[in-house]
Amino acid sequence: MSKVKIGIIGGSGLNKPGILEGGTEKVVQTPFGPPSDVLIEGQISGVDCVLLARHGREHTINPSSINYRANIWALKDVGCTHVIVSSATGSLQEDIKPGDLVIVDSFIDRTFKRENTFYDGSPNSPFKDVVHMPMEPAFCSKTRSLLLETARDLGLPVHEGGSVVTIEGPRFSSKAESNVFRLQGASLVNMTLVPEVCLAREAGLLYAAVAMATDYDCWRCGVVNVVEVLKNLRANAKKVEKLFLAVIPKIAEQNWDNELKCMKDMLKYSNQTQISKLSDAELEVL
Ligand SMILES: CSC[C@H]1O[C@H](OP(=O)(O)O)[C@H](O)[C@@H]1O
Ligand SMILES: Nc1ncnc2[nH]cnc12
Repeated sequence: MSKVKIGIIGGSGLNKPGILEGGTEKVVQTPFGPPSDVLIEGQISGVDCVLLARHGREHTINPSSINYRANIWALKDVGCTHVIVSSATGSLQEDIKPGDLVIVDSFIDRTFKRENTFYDGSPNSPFKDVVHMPMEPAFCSKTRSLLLETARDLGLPVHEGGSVVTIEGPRFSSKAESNVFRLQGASLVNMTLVPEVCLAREAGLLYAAVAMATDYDCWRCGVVNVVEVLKNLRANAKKVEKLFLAVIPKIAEQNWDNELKCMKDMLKYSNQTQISKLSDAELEVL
């Protein structure tokens, strides 16, 4: 049974190095440049964990400028098997109230200026192959189930699933955009889930996200503003913290060998450069 190590990416307002016992800072370099900040390695209930502030510890990096590739690479490089993340989101549905948590199950990508793959063939990329990864299920189902069960046990207001539209930002959506996302059936809107979730898949990491609704996007509330978002986050951040503290020992009790093997296989079956070289007979037995 593989030992787990859990990466935690703290989003807006949810970046508390204090949740780790014996936290030590580690500077990591990656082939894609530096991650958003130092990694903080430590333990939660005896389980190895690594904390990374998505926007930097002083919140100085905007969503488009986050080096998502470096962040995910760094967590993989220090041996993480799992990544659990928090994200502040606008609600697109009446029944998802500010303060509620959603264990996200899919996404709609409305970003347009981000590096979204390790396999880009660029001179500094260690990967030259062309890879087309599946994104269903986009998030690790078993980790999601544990998050959901734990949130319910803790009595937190939680929704079992929902899809997030990730916009490029840094501006919020217009009312027309917000209404289009609702017509598309999306539950939430944020600025950071993509390409983080996609890169985690390429890196073979078991990734799950807890979205915290901080506002009803402008379709309902008229104007979204950062003051309201942050007030809400401060009032509700404890919920995500409690959830992460409680779920981590549960994750560590499970055997993840199957899930980790599935991730490796998924990469193997997605590498068109390598698959193209196979004969018909080899392809048949793949
Ligand atoms: C302060 S609202 C905009 C900001 O909040 C979210 O950040 P994160 O996902 O890191 O919690 C959202 O995606 C935007 O980046
Ligand atoms: N309404 C909203 N739109 C985009 N990102 C957000 N993060 C928090 N609220 C948001």
